[in-house]
Amino acid sequence: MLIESVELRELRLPLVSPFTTSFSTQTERNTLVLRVAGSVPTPNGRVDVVGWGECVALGEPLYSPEYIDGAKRMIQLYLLPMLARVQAEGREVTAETVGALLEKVVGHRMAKAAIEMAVLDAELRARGESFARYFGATRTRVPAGVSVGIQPSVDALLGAVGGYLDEGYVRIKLKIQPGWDLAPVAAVREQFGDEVLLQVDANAAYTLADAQHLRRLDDYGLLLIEQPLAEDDLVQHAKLATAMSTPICLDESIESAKDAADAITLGAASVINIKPGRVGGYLEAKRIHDLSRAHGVAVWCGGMLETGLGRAANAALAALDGFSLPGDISASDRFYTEDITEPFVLRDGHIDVPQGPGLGVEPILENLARVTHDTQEVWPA
Ligand SMILES: O=C(O)CCC(=O)N[C@@H](C(=O)O)c1ccccc1
Repeated sequence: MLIESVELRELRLPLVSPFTTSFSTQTERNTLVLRVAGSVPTPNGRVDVVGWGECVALGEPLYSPEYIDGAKRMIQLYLLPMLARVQAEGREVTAETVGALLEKVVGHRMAKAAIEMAVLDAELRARGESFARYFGATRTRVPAGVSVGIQPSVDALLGAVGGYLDEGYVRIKLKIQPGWDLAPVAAVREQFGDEVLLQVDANAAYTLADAQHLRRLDDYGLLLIEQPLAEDDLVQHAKLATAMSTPICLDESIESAKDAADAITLGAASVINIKPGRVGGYLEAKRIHDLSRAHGVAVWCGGMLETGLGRAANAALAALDGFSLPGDISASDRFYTEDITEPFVLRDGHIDVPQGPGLGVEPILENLARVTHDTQEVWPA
C-alpha cells in the first residue's frame, strides 16, 4: 500500500451503564480510530483504497501502560513517520510488514496494532477478501459471551446476569476483586444453576498469598479464572495453577506469541485470552492462536469495549477453529446505545461474522461525527 493520508479520530462513546473492573469504573469509552487512505497494486493497476483501524488503549494507563493520548502521540510522532520514510525509499507498506517496519519502537503494541489493522483492511477491501477468509476462519457466526462488571450489590448482579441470560448470551464472565469474588459467584450459581458457562476475571487484583482463598472458587465449576495475578507474574501463575483446579487463563500477561510460548511452557496458563490490540495486531493474534492450538491450549477472543470496527475484526478472528471458548464478543448494545457502525446484534446467542471485503463494516459517518472529540490529519507531509 502507498499511504497518502491518515486521519486520527479520538472518540468518546457514552456507555449504557457504568462498567466497573478491579482497576476502574468507566462511564464512557474514550477510543481512537484511524482512517488510512492510499492505493494498492492489483493485477489491473493501482486501486484507491481506504482502511479503518481501532486502537484499544484506554483513556488512562490502568489496564496496560498504553493510553489514548500516548497512543495518539506515538502514532503521529514516531510510527507514521517511520512508515513514511519507508515509502520515501520507494517501498510499499503491507499489513504483513508493518510489524517488522515498526519493530525499532519498543512496545506500544496497541498503537501499532491500530495501524496494521487499517492497512490490512485497506488491502483486503481492494482484494475483495474478508478478514474471516484471510484468517482462514471456518465459521460464519461465533458464540457470544458477555462481561459483567462489579455491581453495587449481589441483587444488582443477579439482575444483570439474568438480563444477559434472557438475551441469550452463552457465557457469563464476572469481574472479581478481593471482597467481591466468592459471594457473587456463589449467588450466580445458586440463582442460575450449574449449567451456565461461568468464568471470572480478576484483572490482576490478587497475589499468590491469596491462593488458598482463590482455591475456594474450585467449588463452583468455573470455566477459568482470568489473570488472577499481576501481568508480569508468570512463575507465580504457574505456582497458583498447582494450587487450584480451576484453569488459569492469562490476558494482560500475554503481549506476544513469545509470551504465550513462555506461559504454556511454564504452565502459567492453560487457556489464553487473545486480544489483537494487546498483542500488536491481528497477525500476531493469529500466530498466538496457531501456537496455542499446537499445544492443545484453548483460546478465546477478549474484548476491549471496541466499536463495531474492532468488533467486526474480533468476530472474524474468533471464527477460527482454535477459538473453542466463547469470547467477549457481545452485541453493540451491551455497551453502546449507538455504535459507529451498523450495530452487531445477538441472534440465538451468536454474533454473525462479517463476510464483506475487509472488515465488512464501515463507520456511519454521522454516527462517527456525533462521537468524534478530535480529528487530526497525521500523515507526514
Ligand atoms: O466485551 C468487552 O468488550 C469487554 C470485555 C472485558 O471485560 N474486557 C476487560 C478485560 O479485562 O478483559 C477490560 C475492560 C475494560 C478495559 C480493559 C479491559
